[in-house]
Amino acid sequence: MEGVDHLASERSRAQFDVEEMKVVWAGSRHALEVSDRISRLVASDPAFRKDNRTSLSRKELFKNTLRKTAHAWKRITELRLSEEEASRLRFYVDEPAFTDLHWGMFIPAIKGQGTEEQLQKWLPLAYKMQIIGCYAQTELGHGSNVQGLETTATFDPQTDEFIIHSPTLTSSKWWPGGLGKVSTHAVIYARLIIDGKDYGVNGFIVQLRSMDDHLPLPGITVGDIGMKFGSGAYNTMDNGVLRFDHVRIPRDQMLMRVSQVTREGKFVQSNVPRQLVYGTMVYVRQTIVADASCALSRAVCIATRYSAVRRQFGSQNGGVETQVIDYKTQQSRLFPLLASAYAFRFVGEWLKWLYTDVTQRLQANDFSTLPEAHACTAGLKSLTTSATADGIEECRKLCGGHGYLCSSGLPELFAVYVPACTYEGDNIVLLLQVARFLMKTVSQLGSGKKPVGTTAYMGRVDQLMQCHCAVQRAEDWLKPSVILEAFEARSARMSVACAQNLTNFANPEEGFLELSADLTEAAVAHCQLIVVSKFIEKLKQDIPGKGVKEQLEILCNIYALFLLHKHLGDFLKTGCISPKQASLANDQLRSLYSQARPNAIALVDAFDYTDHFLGSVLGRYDGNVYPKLYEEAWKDPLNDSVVPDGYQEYIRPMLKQQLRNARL
Ligand SMILES: CC/C=C\C/C=C\C/C=C\C/C=C\C/C=C\C/C=C\CCC(=O)SCCNC(=O)CCNC(=O)[C@H](O)C(C)(C)COP(=O)(O)OP(=O)(O)OC[C@H]1O[C@@H](n2cnc3c(N)ncnc32)[C@H](O)[C@@H]1OP(=O)(O)O
Ligand SMILES: Cc1cc2nc3c(=O)[nH]c(=O)nc-3n(C[C@H](O)[C@H](O)[C@H](O)COP(=O)(O)OP(=O)(O)OC[C@H]3O[C@@H](n4cnc5c(N)ncnc54)[C@H](O)[C@@H]3O)c2cc1C
Repeated sequence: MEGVDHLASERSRAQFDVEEMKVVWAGSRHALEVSDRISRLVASDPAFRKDNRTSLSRKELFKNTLRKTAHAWKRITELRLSEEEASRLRFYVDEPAFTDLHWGMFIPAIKGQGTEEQLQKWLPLAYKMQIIGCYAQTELGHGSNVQGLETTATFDPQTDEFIIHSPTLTSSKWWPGGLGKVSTHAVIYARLIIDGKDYGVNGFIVQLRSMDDHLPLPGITVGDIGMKFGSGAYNTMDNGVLRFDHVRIPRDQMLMRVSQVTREGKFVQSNVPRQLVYGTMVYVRQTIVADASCALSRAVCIATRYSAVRRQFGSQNGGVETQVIDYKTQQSRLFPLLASAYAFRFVGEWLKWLYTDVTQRLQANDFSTLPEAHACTAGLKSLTTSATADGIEECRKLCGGHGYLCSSGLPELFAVYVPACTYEGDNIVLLLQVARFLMKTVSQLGSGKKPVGTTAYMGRVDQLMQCHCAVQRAEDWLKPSVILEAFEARSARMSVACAQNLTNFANPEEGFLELSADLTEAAVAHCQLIVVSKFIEKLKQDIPGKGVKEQLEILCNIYALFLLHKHLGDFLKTGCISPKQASLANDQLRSLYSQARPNAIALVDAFDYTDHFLGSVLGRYDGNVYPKLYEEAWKDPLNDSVVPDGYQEYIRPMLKQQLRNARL
């Protein structure tokens, strides 16, 4: 039934103002207006059609992406879209492309690591897309270990140039998105060598392809690294391989904000910390956290709407069957993911603030908050991407068999999303960075140095090591102070236990390696505390709209108590709560699921996603799932003919053979 809203009765049950919740989700009324307008612009433009991606060959897929990016750029310039609008447009086009790396990493790398003159020279070209750039750091042999990169940039004082060279096979740049077939330029990371001395890894701008005919410049070998996980999915991206054979670039193409090489070949370290060479990664990790809430909310929107449409069992006297969303098991799998999507949204907002703050401080030569910014971006990137990748897969299962169909949108979403657990830092490697930061914090507690920011709670370590959870009734778990104390105590106790265990090793580095699994668990506990505490902080703000704050409180409590339930071992082992209190938390969680149930559809409507963006028959706004699912099946190229291609060659002879055998 076209035009009928099959989810209307669900929507009428909502106990809050959905339009106001949309504002909270978008971040502001202005952000909602921009997002809403641009998403509809993209959805109504046939050039941005994406429902045929999974049936295209790699070459068709890639060319299709080139066409879309060119069309997107045309619309951006024709409509004179602002930077914010243009970035929303790329987001809603929803197709990984070289432009992600151009805008997301190449430009930020120049901005963060270039001098004033370098910004003036390169940024106007990049902003007008007169050059297209990528971020070439990872090599065949080294990704996580950036200090282990092998590409060299040797200064030649005779010509005032650097000679960029790939000395080994393993030094080949490997993975950079946009490198394979498109980029004209790259920021590459290479070891700086002057007079035979190695000054470590630095960034350099290198032209790769001719601006006339796009052919690689002399000394450069470049290509695509091949098909990746999932049909369609990330294969729209030309992740590339790159080798240099003594390629010369002018000296002023070394990014020189952090360190400089003079005309005489003298290495000068400026007063900014060397770690700023890693600054682009901090920036991108922060954007990836914000993106996690988008990907998770998208999967949750599909699974929630479909769970309200889908009915199985429970029919009494020929009446309707039960909506699967009414099963407690479905709620206990789905609602924590819904709550996580909101939690990641708010922690992403906060992280953006933290990043802006640290950037302003760096400009004023205040480097004091850089270690915390690194730990927070690394840890939250790890936590949110792992939870989102798992969450998308859980949403697929929540949709039963139909979730496995590409028309559900979930397989492609998963395939595109899952590398987020690896790119921009492997999630375990990043947790180990957080653990280092925590161990440092604990070791300094005795020295009188007061921990600040997200580790401020460690300053109350004596109290947190001894406190007893005050919960006596299930409702006590609704108090933010109770939740916070339990999460702070768990995190502090896990970190302190690791720090104490480390003292058993004569060599601290050896101890760190031996205890690394425990250390990552302590890091997860700390990061979960950050997410919970930022959600609680958000609720202290003035949030207008009927029932909006109440719904967010329910979601915040679901998020926290779900984590407590999932990591019960930590809470019990560290003695933060008793088994009885754990069981009360579980009772409270069940009650919270019942409170969320009537609002579930409205809570996913608040994401304000168009059907085009969702790209899912199961997640349609109108809930008209079955006719569309049926219709979609017939569009498959296999159904172009009734009798399949190959029948004469393979099926018929086999059937005939069976017939002959039967007659014998
Ligand atoms: C594509 C569209 C579809 C979907 C995309 C979805 C979402 C994306 C949305 C938006 C993003 C926009 C654009 C991007 C698009 C897509 C992303 C695609 C690709 C991603 C590209 C990449 O992957 S680029 C390569 C990334 N590589 C890594 O992350 C490497 C990881 N390794 C490291 O970071 C480091 O080597 C290390 C930290 C693990 C170890 O370094 P090192 O050996 O030097 O470290 P130490 O441990 O000895 O540390 C020394 C001290 O330095 C401190 N430190 C380390 N790192 C930093 C940092 N970044 N900032 C500040 N300080 C740092 C460390 O703490 C130590 O300090 P001490 O005080 O203890 O000495
Ligand atoms: C889709 C995609 C896009 C990418 N885009 C880019 C790009 O544009 N530019 C770019 O430069 N790079 C890019 N990369 C590369 C990416 O950044 C690296 O793959 C990533 O940083 C992980 O490094 P690795 O591959 O060396 O993993 P490895 O470090 O080899 O990881 C292998 C395993 O070893 C474990 N491990 C490694 N070190 C440790 C340790 N110290 N302790 C414990 N365990 C450890 C890891 O947890 C993992 O399980 C991309 C990668 C992908 C998948």
